[in-house]
Amino acid sequence: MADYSTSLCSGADSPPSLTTFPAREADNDEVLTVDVAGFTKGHNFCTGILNLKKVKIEFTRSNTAKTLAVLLANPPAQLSEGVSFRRAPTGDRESIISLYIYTIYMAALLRRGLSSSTVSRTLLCNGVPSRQFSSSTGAVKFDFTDLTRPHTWYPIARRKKRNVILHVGPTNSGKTYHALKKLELSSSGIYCGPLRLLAWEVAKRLNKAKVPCDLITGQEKEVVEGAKHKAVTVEMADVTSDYDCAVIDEIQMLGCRTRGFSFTRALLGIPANDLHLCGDSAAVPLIQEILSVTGDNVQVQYYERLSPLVPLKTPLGSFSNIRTGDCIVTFSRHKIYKLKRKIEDDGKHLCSVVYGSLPPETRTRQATMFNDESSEFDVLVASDAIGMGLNLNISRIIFSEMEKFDGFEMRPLSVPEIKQIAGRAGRYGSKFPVGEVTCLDPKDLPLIHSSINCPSPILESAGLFPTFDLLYMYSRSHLNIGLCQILEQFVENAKLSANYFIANCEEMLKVAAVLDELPISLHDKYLFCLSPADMSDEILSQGLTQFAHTYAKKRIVRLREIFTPGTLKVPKTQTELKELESIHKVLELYVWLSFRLEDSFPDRDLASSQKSICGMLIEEFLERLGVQKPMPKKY
Ligand SMILES: Nc1ncnc2c1ncn2[C@@H]1O[C@H](COP(=O)(O)OP(=O)(O)OP(=O)(O)O)[C@@H](O)[C@H]1O
Repeated sequence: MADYSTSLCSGADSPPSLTTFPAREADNDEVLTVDVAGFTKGHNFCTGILNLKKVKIEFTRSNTAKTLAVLLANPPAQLSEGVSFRRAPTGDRESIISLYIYTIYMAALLRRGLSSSTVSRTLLCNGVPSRQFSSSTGAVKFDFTDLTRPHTWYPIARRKKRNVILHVGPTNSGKTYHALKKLELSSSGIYCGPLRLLAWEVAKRLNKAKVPCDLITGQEKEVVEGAKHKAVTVEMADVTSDYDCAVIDEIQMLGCRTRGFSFTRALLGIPANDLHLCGDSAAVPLIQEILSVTGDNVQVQYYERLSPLVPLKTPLGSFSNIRTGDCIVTFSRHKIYKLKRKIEDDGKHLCSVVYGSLPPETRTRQATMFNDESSEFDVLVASDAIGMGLNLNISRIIFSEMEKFDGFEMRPLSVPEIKQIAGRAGRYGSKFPVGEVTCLDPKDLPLIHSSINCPSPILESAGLFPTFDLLYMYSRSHLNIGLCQILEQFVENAKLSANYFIANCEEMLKVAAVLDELPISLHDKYLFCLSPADMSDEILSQGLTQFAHTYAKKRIVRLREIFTPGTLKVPKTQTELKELESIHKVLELYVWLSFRLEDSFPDRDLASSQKSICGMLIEEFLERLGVQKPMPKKY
């Protein structure tokens, strides 16, 4: 059975980061002259002068024979995490990436205390940096799989003594409200949330409060003139700019198997004076432990729920007991539509639906219809996609089942999941200030009661994942293996401290297996692997494969080659609906790629407009589904 629940990964949009080397600041300004001729096979660099914080590295003796118009359409002036170029280097993409990596690598060596001449000698000897280096003080090993000190990857944040304020408590306790107030009052700031819906909501809220705020997610970039604030999805968290204030929402997600590493990166890397973390108290000991080595000042503020949440003593009983404001929770799209039909068959209610694979805009509109008292859609049937990001006026949550397929296996809901979903009932200041929770099956009642009354289990560890530069350096010393094998070996050999686990990369491996067949650079493969592609969705997997093949062959991917605009129709069956949802995801993937490989995916506007049409057609299907039967008067 497929999982159509939130899948916390939906909408994941990681940018490739180029820096992860353990760093120690150089004591003095140093100038290092390096001969880079022969550094990367077949590529030469033009002379470039690089600024590495206090360390300057000067590249000389370049053979400019083939050098190179512009390598990246928009070469970043700021490399990331403290490394910047005085002027943008030029060359082809592979060269420039190599140069970046090389530069960071050298900065890392210098910061680790190797003298510049040692580094220089090493490079002249080897051309390509190898795993082991010797210095006058003895052998120095550089193990790229050593991830034991991730706090040192973010020198800009480490230069600050941040005030970290943990806002913790149950759902609906005002944690985010208080953190956002601080953000609103700050001179510059960033909000990082797990979902696009949350980033949208915060951007809207700040702009409305006359605090200009950009919106940046994997799939969109809305820049507001004069903005010093940003609302972003956590994968887009900026760890290179100073902020007065930053907020990371749902921080307990740093324990998520697949996306936790992006929360860890934001936690360790955002250089803000004040860093507000909102989430479950289960994350407090781990965060305190992780931040014990950063020099930050950490305080914890505990919150109580603003409105009561009452687990009921009896199950729902008959479906005729469904009433306005109810939300039935189930975990597959098939069951969602079955329950919707069953409730609507009684003729008393119409149901909005919310589940993870609906386009986010559609989810928002379904939620709005449900909240709107004048609408006839007064009951919600939803997956755990309601757990975050949507404002919902739910009076009672009714669990129809207590286990879900999580992409890997069928498993019981965890205590935090039950609490997160149940906590959606009874919103402070809403029409239903007291929330109730129950279920369909009487045998599930004890689990609901015990979960709501017990604290979430303490989080043991946070996610980490090697960024491109580490994988790249690893690949230089393991030639002739593809990204798939690099990932597998890296994950197997990674060294971690007890506070961290290595992220699950099953999905990435599936993508890498497709890409390893193709003549594209490691960097581009890595990029494709980070895209929001769910390879278990057949249409999406085909879309990704086709994009990658065309990109490898022609370097330019026109949307019309795989998709004919004007052919989208309102679905008539659930199978057609599912197909349309998948097409929406393919179009989202195109947009995602267009933000990263702009020249090669030039049809972003077309993809965006087709995406909106998909959303409208899906909504039309949902509306038609709801009005198939004449409605008796509401009561
Ligand atoms: N002091 C307050 N004044 C007015 N409204 C408030 C206040 N505190 C919270 N709220 C409102 O109560 C609702 C719940 O608050 P909030 O979203 O901050 O809770 P939370 O603890 O972050 O919940 P969750 O974990 O579910 O995100 C929001 O609609 C928020 O605007």
